Amino acid sequence: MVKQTIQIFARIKPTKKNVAVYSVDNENQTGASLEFFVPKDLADGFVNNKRECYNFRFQKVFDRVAKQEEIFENITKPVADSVLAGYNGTVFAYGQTGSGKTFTITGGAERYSDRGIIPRTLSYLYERFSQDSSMVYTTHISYLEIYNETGYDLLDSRHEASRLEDLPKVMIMEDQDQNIHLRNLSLQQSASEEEALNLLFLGDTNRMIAETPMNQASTRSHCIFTVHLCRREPGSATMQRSKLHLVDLAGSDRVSKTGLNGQLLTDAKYINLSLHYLEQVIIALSEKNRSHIPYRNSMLTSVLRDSLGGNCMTTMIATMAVERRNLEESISTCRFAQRVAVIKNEAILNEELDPALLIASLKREILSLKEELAMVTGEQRDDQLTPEEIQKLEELVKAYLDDPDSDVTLSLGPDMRKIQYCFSLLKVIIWDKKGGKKRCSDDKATPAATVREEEIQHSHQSAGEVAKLKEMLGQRDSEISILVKMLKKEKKRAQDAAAQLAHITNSQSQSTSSVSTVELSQEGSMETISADHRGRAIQYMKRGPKLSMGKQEAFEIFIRDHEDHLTIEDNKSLLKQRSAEARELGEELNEARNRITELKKQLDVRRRQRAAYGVMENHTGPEEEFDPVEENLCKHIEEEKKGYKSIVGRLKALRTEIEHLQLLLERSKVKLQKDFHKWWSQEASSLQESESEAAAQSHTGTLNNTIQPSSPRALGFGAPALSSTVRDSPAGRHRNPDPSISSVQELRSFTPESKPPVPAVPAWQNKPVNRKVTDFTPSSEWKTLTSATISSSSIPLTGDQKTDADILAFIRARQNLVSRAGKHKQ
Ligand SMILES: Nc1ncnc2c1ncn2[C@@H]1O[C@H](COP(=O)(O)OP(=O)(O)OP(=O)(O)O)[C@@H](O)[C@H]1O
Repeated sequence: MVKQTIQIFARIKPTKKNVAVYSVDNENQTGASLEFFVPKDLADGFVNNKRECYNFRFQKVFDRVAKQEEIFENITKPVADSVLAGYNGTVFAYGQTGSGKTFTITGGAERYSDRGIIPRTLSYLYERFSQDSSMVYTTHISYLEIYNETGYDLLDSRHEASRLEDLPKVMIMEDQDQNIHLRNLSLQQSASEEEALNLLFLGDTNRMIAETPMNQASTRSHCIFTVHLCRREPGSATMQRSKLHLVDLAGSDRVSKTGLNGQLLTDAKYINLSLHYLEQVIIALSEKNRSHIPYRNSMLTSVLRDSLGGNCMTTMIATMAVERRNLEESISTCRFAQRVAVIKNEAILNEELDPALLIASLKREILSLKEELAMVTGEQRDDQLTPEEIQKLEELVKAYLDDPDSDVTLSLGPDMRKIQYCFSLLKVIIWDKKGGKKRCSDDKATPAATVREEEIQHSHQSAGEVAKLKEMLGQRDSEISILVKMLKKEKKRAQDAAAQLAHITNSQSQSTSSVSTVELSQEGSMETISADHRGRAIQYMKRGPKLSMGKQEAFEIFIRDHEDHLTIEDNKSLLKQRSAEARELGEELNEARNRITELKKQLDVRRRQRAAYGVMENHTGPEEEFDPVEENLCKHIEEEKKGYKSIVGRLKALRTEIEHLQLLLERSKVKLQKDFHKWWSQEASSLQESESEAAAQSHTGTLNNTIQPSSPRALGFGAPALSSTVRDSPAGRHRNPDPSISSVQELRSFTPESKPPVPAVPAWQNKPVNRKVTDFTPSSEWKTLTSATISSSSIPLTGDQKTDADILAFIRARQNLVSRAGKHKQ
């Protein structure tokens, strides 16, 4: 048993602006400290006691520059090691919304180096499995999401539902020993790192698909990714079972501060309620002599029961954003962490006996005891030997007779039936050797003799059957060759037809200049993604309605303007680059293999020559003499082998990176499609509104000059300059994680043709953006421009049902307008 308090670590999210005053000391022997300074004049309300300095102790504090690798090495690796040793482990991230919990646990969706704790842990675990051949490991994965006190299985194969609420609900069951069981939560076996990663991406994609603007579940739900590990020695009935929970909790922000209403408020209350119950459990655990711990109050605490004050090695990562406005929340996160640090867990080795193996070994023991008993009591067993047993006995007798060693024994165990059978078999063999006379005269044939006779008959029959089968085989061969020829012909016809079709499609797409998801999916190695689990994301892409011409063109505009566009392009080119590197390495590997084979051949020839020389010259032991050529060849082979191994290692790492990049691209595709549909419907409603306004203007004869620049960026689908603002909104969670990257992208994406930067409105507000022309300092030219563009845009101003072409024309007109407004402003 290992007694240990919950380990607490702090991680500070990179921030550039308005950083609060804080200091980190990791040099202290007894642990690290994090200190916040709150100047008195800034204490507007929450610092009533006028304290200026808040000091908190952690195992280690990871400041803004800390990399994902460092987090994994320091925090998760020790937990993963104890899970490998058979103990349960939990790593959970706690902190306010946007403080980097998901980034820490799952990782950034953009870059390979941003992989979070889950993918890195999976990599590590599977690497360790492959290094330890003395054990057999079996791994299962589950992925649970708790939203508004209800559990959902993110790996559920029926995950066709578009809303989280439509998914099957996970139920908590408790057995007599108060162990928690989760009904409806699937455990998916994963034999390799790749399979496990696919499950992670499947869960994340399902989570993303189930989100709606009103249901940004990712921010307001708790997610528990669990690796269930079983480890045993081959053949042993004892096995160790352990679990590793990797938990991304919902944002811990206070309701009063978030200023939410409606559904969001309900969600916030639930989150706060479950986090409140979590806190209650933690307080109860930290109090001595407290007999009742209120685990059952919420689903989260029920599921994490073992991790909190139970049989588990638990680690908490307190994530913080240190902008001045987040100071209060950061201090509250630290306070929570200090309470957690007091909790003691008692992790025990989870060893159990495999019932199936145990039953099998007990059965064997019973049989052997029965045989022993029969031997001792002289009782005859009345059951007959099975054909398998007879065959085995015959083999044993044959081996016994063939062995030239006179001391060899025939060990048959205490079974009298076997002993008798072997004696009769030996008798038959001796008679056979003597000429078989006696055997023929014997009426009562022994069991062995009967068997042999049957065998002879059987072999005659078999010869006939073999001849028949050979004949059939010949027939089938000729049938197969005819079918293969037909198949080749069909294949060729199909290829010709496909080529013709491609030709027609190409010429069509050139005339319409349509760019669609097809282009994305045709790109390079995107096609190579084949895993079943990713099928769902692909299904989602296909499920969407077929795009009309207008909509496809709009999609082109949308992709071009989307904030992820550059990242996707970067990842695509990186993928190409890595694939090319992998191909090169593959070639190098082949060359190295050929060189090794060649060297081995040379070595073989050399050894033969030396052996031959030894015989000719009558040398007694040529192999014992030192041969520099042979020595040199051996050295060479060793070097080549080393090189070969290192190429294999590099290839393996490249493969992981390539798979990760493919999954990132797959996810981006899903996100693009989803964002596009949202944007498109907002454009449609925008068009509706502007028509009503235009109608009103033409009625009153005035020009209001209202524009709605709801480009993808403006609607929160990509506003690089303002991504950090958007970040704080629930919809902002999938944006570019790094402010510095965002500004670089901004620079790159702003060409003279680009639209002027407009303030981003978070998509979750779900409203079109209304900006007056006055925001752009209007002039008479501007007014002419506006009216001209709108009137010349040939948008039908009546009718409720807008066609795709209408909406596209509207988008184009507005883009034109905004772009000219930008130039005018310059
Ligand atoms: N250490 C970091 N380095 C770079 N970017 C980060 C880091 N931490 C967080 N981010 C970025 O900050 C944004 C918010 O982070 P994240 O979504 O992980 O927050 P969260 O705490 O999980 O929020 P929520 O409570 O809404 O789930 C993301 O775009 C993420 O990429």
